[in-house]
Amino acid sequence: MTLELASCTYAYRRWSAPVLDDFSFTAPSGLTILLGPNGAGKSTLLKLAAGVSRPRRGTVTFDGVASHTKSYRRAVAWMPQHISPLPSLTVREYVAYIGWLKGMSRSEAWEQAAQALSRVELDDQAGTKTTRLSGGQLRRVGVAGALVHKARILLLDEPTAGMDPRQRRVFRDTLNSLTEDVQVLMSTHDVTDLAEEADHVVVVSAGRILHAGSTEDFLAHTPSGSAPGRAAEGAYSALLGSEETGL
Ligand SMILES: Nc1ncnc2c1ncn2[C@@H]1O[C@H](COP(=O)(O)OP(=O)(O)OP(=O)(O)O)[C@@H](O)[C@H]1O
Repeated sequence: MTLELASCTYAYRRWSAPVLDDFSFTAPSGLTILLGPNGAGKSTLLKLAAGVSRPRRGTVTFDGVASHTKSYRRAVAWMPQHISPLPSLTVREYVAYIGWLKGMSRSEAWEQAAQALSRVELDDQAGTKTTRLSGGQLRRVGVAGALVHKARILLLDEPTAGMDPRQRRVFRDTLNSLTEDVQVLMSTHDVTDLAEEADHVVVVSAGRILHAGSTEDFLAHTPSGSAPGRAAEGAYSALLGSEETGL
């Protein structure tokens, strides 16, 4: 089960400098945390991996299947950084709509939407219009949208941003409850409480991979004398050197 970006070049505008240039990346198994300062290219990487943006050059594949195909879309879930509420849709309709877009039948999408909402503790808001939700609730709708169609890889762009501490815990429990064959690649600025739970850590800076390896490898960069509980933060800062850490 391999999601692979091979020699991808991507720019937002025709004449602007590429954000990712000849960029190659293979998503590791398990849970991978994507770190990097603001503007490093994390969201761009996730959008290419999700197939919502197409590289100017290079290929994006999942087990050899190209990213513009229906089976790729079904296998790969994406939670964008910015979730836009849809005024006419309730929370359950919104999540079911994502399932339907991913190729589920209407009835299956409707059924699975209820289950996905219960996993993010939003069952009681199922009938609420998405425009009436708080920022943190909307993030949870985004997570439910990524869970609804039982994808084989979840690409989550800052899923915990704006979530309260209880909901961060629920989110971590949700990740832990995923079956072993589901891969997760998620960007975050929340280094401290997530790096220890990840199998792999990838650090991106200025469109380049600065570090990719096991969490253990990542934490080996922790400077001696780091305060207890700040090991991940220390490792991240050490890897970025004097650059802006974006923490
Ligand atoms: N829609 C856009 N149009 C033009 N440039 C963009 C657009 N989105 C991102 N960029 C640029 O692409 C680069 C990478 O942005 P990206 O959003 O991938 O970074 P990021 O690592 O996800 O940052 P953050 O941590 O702030 O979310 C930045 O220089 C940014 O200004």
